[in-house]
Amino acid sequence: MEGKMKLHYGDMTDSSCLVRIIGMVKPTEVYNLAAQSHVKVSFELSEYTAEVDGVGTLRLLDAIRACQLENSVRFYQASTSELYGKVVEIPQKETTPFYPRSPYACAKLYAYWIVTNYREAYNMYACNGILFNHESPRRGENFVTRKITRSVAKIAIGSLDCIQLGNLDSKRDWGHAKDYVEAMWLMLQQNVPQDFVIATGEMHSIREFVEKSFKHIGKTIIWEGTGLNEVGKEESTNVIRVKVNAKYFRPTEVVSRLF
Ligand SMILES: C[C@H]1O[C@H](OP(=O)(O)OP(=O)(O)OC[C@H]2O[C@@H](n3cnc4c(=O)[nH]c(N)nc43)[C@H](O)[C@@H]2O)[C@@H](O)[C@@H](O)C1=O
Repeated sequence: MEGKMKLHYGDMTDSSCLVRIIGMVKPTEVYNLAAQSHVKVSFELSEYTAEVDGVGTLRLLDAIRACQLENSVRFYQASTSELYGKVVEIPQKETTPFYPRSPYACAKLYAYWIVTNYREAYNMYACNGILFNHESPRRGENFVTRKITRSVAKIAIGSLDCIQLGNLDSKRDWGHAKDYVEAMWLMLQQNVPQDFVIATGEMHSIREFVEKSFKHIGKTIIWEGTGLNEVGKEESTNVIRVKVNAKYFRPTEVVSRLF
């Protein structure tokens, strides 16, 4: 890909630049992965998240229409398992009703429906991929998987003593981003546009993720205490390696995400 890729400056809050880029590139496939995608941050930047993740999706769809490409472009929308939030049905499927639990999920709910509406109103080939968590070494450092793995690596080389985390009992269905990107592409290669849920079907807690990561550097973690006073100690030395910090709790958390 290197050398064949052309990058353009763009911003989901700037309609005119979206129209200009779409008009210039004349794409055949558009993948809308643009977002303020951090759930906890969305409680602090709620209006910005709505602008970028919600109305930004509308701007991009309208840019395609403004360039009269709505009958040729195939459009992928990065919808999310966060839409299920406080789940109303187990397992969740394409027909499960949504119950968003954060400004991020509310913005994504608008995006989900505007994509569905443009598909029905203008006969666009537009799909929602409802993806559960997908991780890789490229994951941002303030998401829990990278935060834990980076911190454990630092502990292994002696440049950090202890990790501070939020809700240890929260569970997630983590898949690999590479597989999920292939699924995104496949969604745009079908005969008719459809929405799909993508997940591994397996959930694990943050606590398990911590234990496994420490095992990787040859350390066993033993849990002591409860709530904000809970700590994870290194079994062989009794050194505290994990602390709970309320700063990382969310005002509302998804309740369960059993798939
Ligand atoms: C599908 C969905 O996937 C992602 O959203 P997320 O699941 O919120 O991802 P995360 O890695 O920030 O949190 C996972 C869990 O881990 C808990 N947790 C504990 N302690 C810390 C902690 O210290 N930091 C963080 N970030 N989380 C923590 C936290 O409370 C939560 O229960 C985004 O891609 C999003 O865009 C998306 O659509």
